[in-house]
Amino acid sequence: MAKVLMVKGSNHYLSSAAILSPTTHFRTNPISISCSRIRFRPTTYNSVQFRAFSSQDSTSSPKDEVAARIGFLGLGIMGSPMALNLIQAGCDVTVWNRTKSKCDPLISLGAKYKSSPEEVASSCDVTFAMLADPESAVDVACGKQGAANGLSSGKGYVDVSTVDGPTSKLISTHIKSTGALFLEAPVSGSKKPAEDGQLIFLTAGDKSLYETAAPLLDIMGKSRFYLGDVGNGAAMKLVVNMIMGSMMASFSEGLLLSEKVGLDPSVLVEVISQGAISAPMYSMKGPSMVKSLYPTAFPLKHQQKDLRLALGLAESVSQPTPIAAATNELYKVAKSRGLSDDDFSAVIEALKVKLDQRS
Ligand SMILES: NC(=O)C1=CN([C@@H]2O[C@H](COP(=O)(O)OP(=O)(O)OC[C@H]3O[C@@H](n4cnc5c(N)ncnc54)[C@H](OP(=O)(O)O)[C@@H]3O)[C@@H](O)[C@H]2O)C=CC1
Ligand SMILES: O=CCCC(=O)O
Repeated sequence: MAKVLMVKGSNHYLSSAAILSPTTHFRTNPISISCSRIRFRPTTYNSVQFRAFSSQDSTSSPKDEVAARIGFLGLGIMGSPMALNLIQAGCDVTVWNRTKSKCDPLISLGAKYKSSPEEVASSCDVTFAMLADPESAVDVACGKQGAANGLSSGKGYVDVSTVDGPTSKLISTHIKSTGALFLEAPVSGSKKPAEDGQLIFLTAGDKSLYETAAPLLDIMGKSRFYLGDVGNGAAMKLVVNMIMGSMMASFSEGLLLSEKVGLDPSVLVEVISQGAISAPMYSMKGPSMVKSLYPTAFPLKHQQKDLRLALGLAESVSQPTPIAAATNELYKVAKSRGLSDDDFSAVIEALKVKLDQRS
């Protein structure tokens, strides 16, 4: 099944997105082009050994074309649907995951499999990584049998994990020492936007890789921002998630307070949805939170990781963030109560006074 790329009416992929600001690209004006038409071919300039172009591109020469080979490392809640969208768009995708069984559904849908990040990177033009945290992102990129061992000039590595700037810079330095290009591209949007190809990419790093990878980002996402130097994408992502974590904690307090004073928290959700503080997150998570249900879209342990990293970012520039600091403590309490793998909305449980704690 070919996935429709949403691009501005142009035959050339690299100029295909609507440029609404110098750095923001949205998908608009749908035209139907499948990923199987994306090809990479060697170019003559030094910094980029390949570029993406449409088979409708009049300058393309079929004899020079090589089908783009895309690697995907890390098939958790986010990585699996992102890789699936690439496969369903007709891309030639090779996958790896620490727990091999998570590769099997994608292999059955046509993905190739390699047994290490190094092998994936060495057999692909562009390799994406969607790992849990800074430690796993570094290990998969730079460790023994890490992707860097399989990279070389002419290849690209796109890290879409949520990590801090220093980690991203470390990975970038390691990747670029191989001659390959590096792009950090953390995403805003959760499990459902990942499934629907509606993610928002916050990218920074090698601009030429950003341009080359743009058709692939457009399969997985609805918009992309290019933010300049490595670290800026990570910082933007951490600021967004710092705000999100605090919003969820405040929402949780409101739900519990409303109930304690005899109001129906479901009505609070409805009232909020109609006013100035309405947010899709409240409407989506509120009804299940009222029922004490937390089906995991964004694991609570990752939200706490992002708060911790955001606090480090704030510390690095001496910016006071007292609300985020208090919020982080609340998520730590939730983790200590065994809620790490629940959705981050389970943070509300950390605010519930247990009977045996009442005086
Ligand atoms: N879920 C969400 O809504 C969103 C998450 N993010 C970010 O995306 C990233 C992935 O999130 P998500 O998919 O939800 O997380 P998951 O916990 O579902 O997946 C984590 C992935 O990292 C792998 N991994 C963990 N530790 C290691 C390690 N030491 N070595 C190799 N691989 C490892 C896991 O492998 P294995 O399967 O073997 O455990 C798995 O593939 C995180 O950085 C998160 O903050 C960003 C936006 C939204
Ligand atoms: O990092 C997770 C973000 C989740 C979201 O944007 O909904």
